[in-house]
Amino acid sequence: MENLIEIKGVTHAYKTKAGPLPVLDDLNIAIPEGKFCAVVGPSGCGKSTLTRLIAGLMFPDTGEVWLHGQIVKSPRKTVGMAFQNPVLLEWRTILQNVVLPLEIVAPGMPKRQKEARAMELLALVGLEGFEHKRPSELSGGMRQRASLCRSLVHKPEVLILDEPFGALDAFTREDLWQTMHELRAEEPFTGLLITHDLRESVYLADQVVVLSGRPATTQYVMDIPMPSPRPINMLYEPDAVEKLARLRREIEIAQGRVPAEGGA
Ligand SMILES: Nc1ncnc2c1ncn2[C@@H]1O[C@H](COP(=O)(O)OP(=O)(O)OP(=O)(O)O)[C@@H](O)[C@H]1O
Repeated sequence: MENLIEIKGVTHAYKTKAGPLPVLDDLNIAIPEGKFCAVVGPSGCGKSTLTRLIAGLMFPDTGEVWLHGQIVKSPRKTVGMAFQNPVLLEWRTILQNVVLPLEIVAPGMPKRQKEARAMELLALVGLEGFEHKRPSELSGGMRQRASLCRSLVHKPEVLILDEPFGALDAFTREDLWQTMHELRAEEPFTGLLITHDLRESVYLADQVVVLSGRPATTQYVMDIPMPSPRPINMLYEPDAVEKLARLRREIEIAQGRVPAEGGA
């Protein structure tokens, strides 16, 4: 299977007044087309930096980011992004918020067609009937659903999710996890999810990458060979529990709390 995203030997440092701050160090990640990769790692290790490099908002000092067989050299319109804070525009209705990327990527598309596409997604995530509401009239979970629709409306090659479910309560979060699988089943896309929640990573991803502490390097890669959609109960099966325990240990190693296997 062709890799849609390839991070090859990426090293990056921020220039700060106190001198260079190394953030990524010889990072390597490969995500096949149609697969979902979760990236976990200690706080501040460089996860959001990685998303900016994939979206072409920044460029690595050394190494390369490849998207669909091309090195990323400029901002990519074909990348959809969603964040912890949905940042919906209050002066626009939910429908007008969701069509926004189409106004940028496909300005010539007739308005009716843009809205039909947005409505298709809103219906999929259970927001039909709320399209004319303002963002403040919706709950946090509903706003995040609308934000997911906005990030997918222009059929991006890649969906980047930077802790999109972090601010939601546990039940709403699990509902949205299932919605993610439903969206993938309807319109397969390649995804990169940044999360601090190991259960979320195991439930949603085909591959979990654990980053080391800053400067982040690829510490551990775990495949989750389960079909999508998945029943939420899979998280309570012995295989998933074992995987979660292993990931937990890798995070502790990344945090420097326990030595790596074979270490002192
Ligand atoms: N524009 C910038 N200039 C200088 N330093 C930065 C900049 N952006 C981020 N940093 C620093 O780089 C490091 C990595 O930041 P980044 O946001 O990528 O980490 P993260 O893993 O996403 O963090 P968290 O898990 O807390 O969300 C942090 O120490 C941060 O303070």
